[in-house]
Amino acid sequence: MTTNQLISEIKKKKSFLCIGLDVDLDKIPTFLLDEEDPIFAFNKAIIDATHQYAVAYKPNIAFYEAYGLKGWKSLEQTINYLNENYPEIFTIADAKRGDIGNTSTMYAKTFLEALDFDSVTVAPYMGKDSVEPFLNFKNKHTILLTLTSNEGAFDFQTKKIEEKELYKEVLEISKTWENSERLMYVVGATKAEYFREIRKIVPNAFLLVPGVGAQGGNLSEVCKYGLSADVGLLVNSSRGIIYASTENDFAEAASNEAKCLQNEMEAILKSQLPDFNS
Ligand SMILES: O=c1ccn([C@@H]2O[C@H](COP(=O)(O)O)[C@@H](O)[C@H]2O)c(=O)[nH]1
Repeated sequence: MTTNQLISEIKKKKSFLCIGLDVDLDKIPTFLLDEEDPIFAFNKAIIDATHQYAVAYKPNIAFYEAYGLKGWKSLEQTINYLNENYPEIFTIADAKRGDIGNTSTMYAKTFLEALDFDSVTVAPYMGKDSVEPFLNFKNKHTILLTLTSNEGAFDFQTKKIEEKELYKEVLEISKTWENSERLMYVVGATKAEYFREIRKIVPNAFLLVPGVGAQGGNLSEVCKYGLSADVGLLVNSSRGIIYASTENDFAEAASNEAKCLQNEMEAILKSQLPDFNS
């Protein structure tokens, strides 16, 4: 998917909501466990109930790998379902990969070619040659971990190297790479006070923002400085939506939760970017 297609979808739905599909078999309604593929059955019900409010879905790969081959099959079923039924929706493999070049090429092929996600999250720690293989894929996106939502982000990411914080180096250096227009960046919603600085370096890039909901991040604080002229944000909530209820009404509860966030986003767009939807 191109960035312009993503922006059109945001415009159409008045939403920049990304829903995280982090499925834990211990948390889904027990009646689904009788299904042949309970993870896919859960995801399908969540997607069907929430797609009108969301522009992106983000399965975190750990939640699939944890179930071995069955988990990988559920992941494949989920991405195929999204691509076949909701091709206008942006998909993110939250895999946090990155390795020496030839290995990164294989990771890139796994998520962007074999599974056909629109994007994949990548750790920048190993540098340019570890990220480049992901950037070779046309109309696909590489989402670099920049300033993560967890407390441990302060261990390295905000530390100064020759006067500049590491997360700023990630932004500035990656901007110079070939095909850098295919880059997006992960910035945690719990780090709202950093968005102003981040937008000075990447005014137009898309930021994937996890951490609202269960981690306590605040949507309006993120949007205060996080919005770009074309919105430029994909705000993710996983547990807050998909486990809004763990009873039989789970899909309806997820839909209500997603609708609430979409309503909030619509109001923010109206007040902060009045020209965006006109
Ligand atoms: O900095 C980061 C990077 C990734 N994540 C992932 O996003 C979701 C958040 O889930 P919630 O249930 O909404 O807290 C999850 O998959 C994380 O691994 C992140 O939280 N922070």
